[in-house]
Amino acid sequence: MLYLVGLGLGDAQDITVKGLQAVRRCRRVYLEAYTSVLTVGKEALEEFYGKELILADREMVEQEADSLLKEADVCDVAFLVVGDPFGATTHSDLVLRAVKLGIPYKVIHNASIMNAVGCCGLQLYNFGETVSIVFWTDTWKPESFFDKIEKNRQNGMHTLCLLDIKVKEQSLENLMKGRKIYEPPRYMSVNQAAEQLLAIIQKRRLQGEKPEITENTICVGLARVGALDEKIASGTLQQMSTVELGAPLHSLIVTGTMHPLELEMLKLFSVDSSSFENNACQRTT
Ligand SMILES: C[S@@+](CC[C@H](N)C(=O)[O-])C[C@H]1O[C@@H](n2cnc3c(N)ncnc32)[C@H](O)[C@@H]1O
Repeated sequence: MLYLVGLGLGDAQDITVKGLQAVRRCRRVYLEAYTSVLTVGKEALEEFYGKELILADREMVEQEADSLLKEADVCDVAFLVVGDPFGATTHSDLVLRAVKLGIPYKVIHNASIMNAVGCCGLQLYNFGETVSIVFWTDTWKPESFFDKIEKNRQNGMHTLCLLDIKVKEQSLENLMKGRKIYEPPRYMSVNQAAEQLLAIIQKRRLQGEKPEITENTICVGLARVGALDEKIASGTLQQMSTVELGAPLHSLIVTGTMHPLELEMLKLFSVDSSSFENNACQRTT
């Protein structure tokens, strides 16, 4: 049996009872280590689960899935995913491969950032398409996420922006020697995401456009949701570029049209209550 087990969002103790029971009876337990992280590392998980974990990087999951699934038809193998196994980045490929090999599978769900963002008071029903904001480089500055946020906002919908995690091979030499040594990952902060959005707004104005999203659009920055030191801050997009949210992981929400109750909730987390004064876009239902 292949078990896909969600680990939740905070620390080792967020695994479900069902998930923990499955992990403890598995012969091999893989920890998916590239789409998300908890506030604790592999060792803390191993100690709490009482089980050794094998780190699974993107290459292993995407190109060496057969070795991961080896003998899963005669013994139990677990694949652990931070959040929910089907939250944001899905692991359907692995499931399809298992099914093709005649391996039965079970999913043990957990909280995902996709639903936990409701903690800021915005209604999950009022969200449009989720976007991923990627790190820009000197030569690569995609803007497609901005167009999706604009579209959501035109439709009155909020946008959950998931922020890039960059895992980079350390050096070409290591690569050539077949060694995989990783630099510490880079996690995009709410400040960096807001700066990229502000840069796009400026650029579009120079091109004669009038973007729907402006420096004054109300946004929410969320850090370490589900952890003991979770932090939420609401304010304008401009304020998000300097707000202090601390360690990763971060997510950003660009609001659409708000119900008075949503607005009331957001004010609980405001960096400066005057940011909300000119926000008249309210829904009534
Ligand atoms: C590709 S998604 C993976 C989602 C995960 N499978 C889940 O179900 O929650 C990873 C991104 O979600 C956001 N994220 C995940 N966990 C978070 C948390 N606890 N607090 C804030 N943002 C989080 C970050 O932007 C992060 O880069």
